[in-house]
Amino acid sequence: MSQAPKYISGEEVEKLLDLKELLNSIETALGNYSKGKDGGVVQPVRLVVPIEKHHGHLGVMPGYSSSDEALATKIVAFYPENKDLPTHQAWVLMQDPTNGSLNAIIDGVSITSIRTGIASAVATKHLANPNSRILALIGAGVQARSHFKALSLLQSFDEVRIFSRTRASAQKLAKEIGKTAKVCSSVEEAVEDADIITTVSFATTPILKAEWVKPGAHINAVGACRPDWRELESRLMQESVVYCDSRDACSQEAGDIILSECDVFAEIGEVINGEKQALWEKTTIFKSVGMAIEDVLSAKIVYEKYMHQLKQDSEYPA
Ligand SMILES: NC(=O)C1=CN([C@@H]2O[C@H](COP(=O)(O)OP(=O)(O)OC[C@H]3O[C@@H](n4cnc5c(N)ncnc54)[C@H](OP(=O)(O)O)[C@@H]3O)[C@@H](O)[C@H]2O)C=CC1
Ligand SMILES: O=C([O-])C1=[NH+]CCC1
Repeated sequence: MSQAPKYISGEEVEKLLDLKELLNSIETALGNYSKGKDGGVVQPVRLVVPIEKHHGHLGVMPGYSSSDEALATKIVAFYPENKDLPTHQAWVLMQDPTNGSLNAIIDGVSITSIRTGIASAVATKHLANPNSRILALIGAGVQARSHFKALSLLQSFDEVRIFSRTRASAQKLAKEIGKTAKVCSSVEEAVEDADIITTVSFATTPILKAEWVKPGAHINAVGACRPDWRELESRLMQESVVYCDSRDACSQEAGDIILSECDVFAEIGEVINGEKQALWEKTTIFKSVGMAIEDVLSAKIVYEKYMHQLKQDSEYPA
């Protein structure tokens, strides 16, 4: 008899996901993805339904990893104009790959936030100068927070510069980060001399210019996930070494790549697999649009820990 699916909340996800474990797991999955058929990852480019009337988008992201025996689908809606609700709404449906039954519905807002920062941390680990001291965050929302946490797994920063559209959002984040944080009045001020730049905004036209970026800096370009949206100007894309999460997805969704017509040097998975070089002495860009396999692996860790805890609670009731 099939069991009713569990519901796992965002609070539980935050408690159960160990960031270091997730970093290792996502690094392996990105490598497997770039091996093609041999890697055992099946992940089509997501289906996106524009909800034009309400300025939103709905994405459906299925993925399967045969080596992890993990199957899940994320449903994610992004509504940049949401004010009282997070701009992303999401759920991950976790299925049993052996028979297709539904095991759990997991909060996808927390998974999206955490796994995206961790994917950028994987890229940063390979592509940034190991002596990086100054981090610039452009945007001060959910992803700015998760990226600060994830990148802090790799190193501590002497200075964290923050710019956002609304100064109050940058100030709020700066308060949370503490004494290393500095609120900036422009993108240019935030990125001057920065070693690592992370763009996590909802900009739809370029906000980061090549002339402001220190040669040798590493950029995680995380926003602009539609073919006509951009955060980085064309010259910056063309003059840097560009890596991406998925060539297939970026060639359909990443305006920064499509509209600049820049070359993509490698998928980050190819670097992980040792097939392409990590040219960290040059200015590097990691362009991500988000991959289902990152959600699948996160959901698997959460689900297994959740079930382990349930079993323990039933065997040793308080
Ligand atoms: N690559 C990936 O895997 C993923 C990418 N994303 C993308 O990351 C981006 C950030 O997402 P998230 O943090 O959840 O969103 P939030 O809505 O939580 O935060 C967005 C932040 O960007 C700021 N912002 C908006 N427009 C501009 C602009 N033109 N210039 C500077 N700052 C701006 C907002 O400003 P303020 O509040 O100050 O007004 C806010 O601080 C989005 O583009 C999203 O689609 C999200 C998930 C996965
Ligand atoms: O991967 C993801 O979940 C998303 N990428 C951009 C918006 C949501």
